[in-house]
Amino acid sequence: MLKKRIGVIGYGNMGSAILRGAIGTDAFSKEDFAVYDILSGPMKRAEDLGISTADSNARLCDECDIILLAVKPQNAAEALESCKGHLKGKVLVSIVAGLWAERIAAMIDENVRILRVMPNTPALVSEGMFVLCSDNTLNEEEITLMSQLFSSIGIIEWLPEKLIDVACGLSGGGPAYTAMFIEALADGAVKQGLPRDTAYKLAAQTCLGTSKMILDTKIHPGALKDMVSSPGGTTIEGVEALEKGGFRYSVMNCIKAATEKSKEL
Ligand SMILES: NC(=O)C1=CN([C@@H]2O[C@H](COP(=O)(O)OP(=O)(O)OC[C@H]3O[C@@H](n4cnc5c(N)ncnc54)[C@H](O)[C@@H]3O)[C@@H](O)[C@H]2O)C=CC1
Ligand SMILES: O=C(O)[C@@H]1CCC=N1
Repeated sequence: MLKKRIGVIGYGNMGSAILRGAIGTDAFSKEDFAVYDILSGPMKRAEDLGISTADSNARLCDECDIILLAVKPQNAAEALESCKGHLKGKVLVSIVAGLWAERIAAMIDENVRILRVMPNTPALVSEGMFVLCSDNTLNEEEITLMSQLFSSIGIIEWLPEKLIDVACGLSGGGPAYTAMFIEALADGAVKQGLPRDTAYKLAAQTCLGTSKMILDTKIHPGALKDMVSSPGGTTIEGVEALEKGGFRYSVMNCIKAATEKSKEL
C-alpha cells in the first residue's frame, strides 16, 4: 500500500479505466484508492470491485492526499465547488480536457498543487498514453508518485501545458479514431468475404503489431510502409486507393478539429 491515498472524483469511462488498470498491477492495490461519483451506478461498480467509496466530494478530499478530477468539462466547476475548503495542501490531478491549471486554481482559490494529465482509455489494459504537464507545482515525491501511477498502466510523456490540447486531439481521442480505422478495415474485409469476427481480429492485431514495431524498433512509419509495399504489388494498390480518398488529409484534419475544440472548451 502507498503512503498516499488517491481519491477519484467521477468513476466514469476514464476514471474507472485508470483505477482498474492501476489496481490490476503489482504497484497499486484497492486500498490506495477511494471514489466518489454523483451517480449510484458508478458507485456500485466501484464497490463491486472492493474499492472504498466516500459519501461526498468533500469527504473524499478529507480522506485522500491526492485527488484525481475525472468528470466531464461541463461538470468540473460544480465538482470543484463541492471540494472547496477541503483541498488545502493537497494535490489535484485533473484529466479534464481543455481546463487550464490557472482556471482550476482560480475556481478553488486554495493552496493546492495542480497537475494536468491527458490520459486515454487503453489505460484499462495497461497500454495507456499519458501526457503529464511539465508546468506543475508538485514536489519531487509527488512527481515520482504520479510518474509511477501512470507508467504502471502505460507510457508517460512530460510536455508543457501549451501542448496539452494537441495531446488531447491525438492520444486523448486517438482510441476512437483507431477503433474507426479497425472497423473500416474489417468492413472492407467483410465485403471481400471474410467472416466478421475474424476480420476484427486480423485488423486489431495488425494495428497492435504495427504500433509495437514502431515503438520497439523505432522504425520510421514511412520506412515500414515501404517495407510492405512491393513494386507492382498488392499493398501499393491499397496505398493508392487510400491516397485517392484523401486519407492523410482527413486524418490531419481530424487532429486539427479535435485540438481546436479542446482549445475552445
Ligand atoms: N473518455 C476518454 O477517452 C477521455 C476522457 N478525458 C477526460 O476525462 C474526463 C472524464 O471523461 P469520461 O470518463 O469520458 O466521462 P464520463 O461521463 O464517462 O465520467 C464522468 C463521471 O463523473 C461523474 N460526475 C459528474 N459530476 C460529478 C460530480 N460533481 N462529482 C462526482 N462525480 C461527478 C459522472 O456521474 C460520471 O460517472 C473528461 O473531462 C474528459 O475530458 C481525457 C482523455 C480521454
Ligand atoms: O472527447 C472527449 O470529451 C474526451 C477528451 C479526450 C478524449 N475524449
